[in-house]
Amino acid sequence: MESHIIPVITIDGPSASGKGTVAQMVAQKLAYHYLDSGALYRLVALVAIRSNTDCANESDIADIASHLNATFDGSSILLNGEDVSDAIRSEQCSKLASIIAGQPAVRAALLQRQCAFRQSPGLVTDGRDMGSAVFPDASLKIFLTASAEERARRRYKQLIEKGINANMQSILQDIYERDTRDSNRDISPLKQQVDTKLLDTTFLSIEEAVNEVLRLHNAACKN
Ligand SMILES: Nc1ncnc2c1ncn2[C@@H]1O[C@H](COP(=O)(O)OP(=O)(O)O)[C@@H](O)[C@H]1O
Ligand SMILES: Nc1ccn([C@H]2C[C@H](O)[C@@H](COP(=O)(O)OP(=O)(O)O)O2)c(=O)n1
Repeated sequence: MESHIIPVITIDGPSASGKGTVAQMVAQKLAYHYLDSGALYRLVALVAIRSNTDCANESDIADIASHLNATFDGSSILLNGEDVSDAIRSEQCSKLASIIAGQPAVRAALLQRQCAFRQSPGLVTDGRDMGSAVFPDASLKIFLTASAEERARRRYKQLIEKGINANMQSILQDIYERDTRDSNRDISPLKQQVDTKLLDTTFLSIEEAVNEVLRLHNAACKN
């Protein structure tokens, strides 16, 4: 199948809105591939931290992005063969990922890698600019959100369940800071586009959110 006719469902939105959870479940239901684009920015951040690279040096960070040796293996994310699925979720990585994501050379270096996930029979992807920049011809574009307080509660519960120490106040602070940084940068800011359907999950269960995406997908397929 030619790449541009392979269906893509994009799920963009702010931190801890449930993008990854919903996108993975929708992908599973449809037997589509899944791309966690945020993980790529997090991997670049992790390599920068480990190699003591100055995050203000855009060309060095872009170089890391171009040479990432990353593999997505089910729910595990491998960097040079090492499972870094939890390491990339640290507060330090989250913050740095959001900072380096504002660098145009870094976004350019990750673009082709993301496009390559568009494989038959289809792709579900989540991030900030999936519908606006990476897959502008997607068959369905969703803007998934929830109130900042609900997102902080979800992130807190998620971290505690993983046995990671967490503080509600600092999570809420991080969410406000990243929302502001991700939405106000010059390149590919997080923003609901006119061709995107808003899905506010503040009062929805995961199952209800997944079913709504599937309903919208079925409706889009009929058009
Ligand atoms: N609609 C929902 N209701 C309750 N919890 C949710 C909902 N959607 C996601 N979650 C939970 O919130 C946490 C953050 O979700 P995640 O998918 O990691 O968000 P994101 O990818 O947007 O950062 C997860 O523990 C997930 O199970
Ligand atoms: N398509 C994307 C995905 C993530 N980013 C940046 C902005 C985010 O703050 C970081 C981390 O993204 P990620 O989706 O993993 O973060 P959350 O799970 O939503 O907390 O990367 C981006 O700029 N563009």
